[in-house]
Amino acid sequence: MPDNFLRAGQQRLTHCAERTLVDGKDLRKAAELCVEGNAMHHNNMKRYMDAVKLYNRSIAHSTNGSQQRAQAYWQRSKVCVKLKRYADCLQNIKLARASDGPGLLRQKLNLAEQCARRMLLSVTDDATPGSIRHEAATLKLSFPAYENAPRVANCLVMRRNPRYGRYLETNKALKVGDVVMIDNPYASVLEPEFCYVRCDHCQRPAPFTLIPCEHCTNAMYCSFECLSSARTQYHEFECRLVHHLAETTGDPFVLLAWRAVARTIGTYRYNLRTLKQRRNMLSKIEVNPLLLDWVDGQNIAFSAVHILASLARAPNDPVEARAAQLAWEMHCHLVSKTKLTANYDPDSVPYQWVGEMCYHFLKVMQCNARPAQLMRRDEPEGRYRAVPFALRCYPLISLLNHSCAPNVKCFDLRDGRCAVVVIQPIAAGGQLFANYGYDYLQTGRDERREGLQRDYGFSCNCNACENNYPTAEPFHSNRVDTILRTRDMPEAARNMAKLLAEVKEGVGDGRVPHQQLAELERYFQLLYCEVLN
Ligand SMILES: C[S@@+](CC[C@H](N)C(=O)[O-])C[C@H]1O[C@@H](n2cnc3c(N)ncnc32)[C@H](O)[C@@H]1O
Repeated sequence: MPDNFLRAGQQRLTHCAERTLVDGKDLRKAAELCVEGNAMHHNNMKRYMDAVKLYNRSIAHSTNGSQQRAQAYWQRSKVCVKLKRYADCLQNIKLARASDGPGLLRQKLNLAEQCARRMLLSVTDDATPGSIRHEAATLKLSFPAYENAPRVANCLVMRRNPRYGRYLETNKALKVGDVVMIDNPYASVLEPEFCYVRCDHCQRPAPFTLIPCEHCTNAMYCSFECLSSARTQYHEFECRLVHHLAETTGDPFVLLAWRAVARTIGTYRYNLRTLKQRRNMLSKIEVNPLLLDWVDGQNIAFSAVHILASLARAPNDPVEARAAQLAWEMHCHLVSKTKLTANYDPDSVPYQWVGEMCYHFLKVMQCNARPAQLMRRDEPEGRYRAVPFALRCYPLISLLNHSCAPNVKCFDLRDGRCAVVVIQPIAAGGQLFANYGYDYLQTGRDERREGLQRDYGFSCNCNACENNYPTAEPFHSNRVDTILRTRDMPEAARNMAKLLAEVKEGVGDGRVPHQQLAELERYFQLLYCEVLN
């Protein structure tokens, strides 16, 4: 951290803060986006999802109670009718009415409401899109959890050694399919492509019913409940700056770090003194996140995240310099444009420390962020591929080290949590290894090692690297496709159990090679993401 970081003058502070005021509602833009949406919606195009995204952007750019907003909701309700989403249509009509002060749309809305109500009564459950999809089975840990940490199976213990730093080990033999951890993210940001499709707080897909933050054009929510939780937990500290950072850096790590800082300040309700005291009590060496009181403890997630690993780089490294500059911008915004401003005192140590905290979180996120992925089916090949929709930082999952041939896999659940599932048997006393995006099946050893050194600062010596496992083509199985097509929970679970039994037998007698284990991994991913949750 440059020495002069906290000593910059008031002039620079003002300059920084002014530059951040670039996001705001814009009724002209809202109207333009709505017209673009209409073009997509038109019978010649029928690109309904593109139309909905444009209407959502129009809603986000409009002001509360404006005619532009009423129009965009009204248009979105029409797309819902085309897609036979009558309940969503009624929701949009209600929202449009609330914004249609002069009543310009009153008649149209009344008529549309009557129609949508009639259609809703006439359709059977199975004809409503989404209704045949079974609700998520509640995924459970395969072992009793720690009493103080219900997210973690009590067979996991944290250890530490010079090679790996902290790591997770099991004291019981684990079999393929065991669920050993289900963690909640500390911070999570959507990829730009998903901002107008998913809720910015719970991150579930809700393109037909999103409502906007009233102060910025970036955040939309699936409900007033999510909007208000996001606002109090972190959004009031990041609102508007998110847009600025997205525009100027385009770096999702920065947005994630910013959200982590915002959440931390939100958690401590602006009390920087208490926050700094808490931080001073934390020691990487002494704190074991598995032994913290996650049930009744106060602000435990902050304690666990604050002590996560970060990458040491040379002070003159460009990445380091950029982090310091960004941290400074964050600092300026926080102390001059948020609720912290009222008590701002440039000589107060806790206030000076805000920038240092921003810098620290930037570095932690570089080392611990992981993408949340969904499976998308590419037509016409009908192949599934993983698409990242968010970047997240988990307090406990971040304790997992990397292997290019991992034995656990992290599955993103629809409710925003992430489950750690065993994908290769692990003997008692064995370490759990996840994959940081450098898998031996897809990437050669030199490239993997170079990438891991650059991104995470270590040289990989996992089994796949030591023995130079060959890369391999993904193995395709019709059975995976069949299971996905059924979208039937009980049947999917039965088929999954059958397949697991076969693979286990094959691993036991040596018939199943690495490639098939990898296929099982993909199978799990598809099953959990697409069918079971
Ligand atoms: C997400 S953290 C994992 C937990 C970390 N060991 C800790 O003490 O907090 C990532 C960091 O762990 C270390 N690490 C992860 N996998 C490793 C491996 N296979 N070999 C050596 N170090 C590893 C690296 O320092 C890396 O930057």
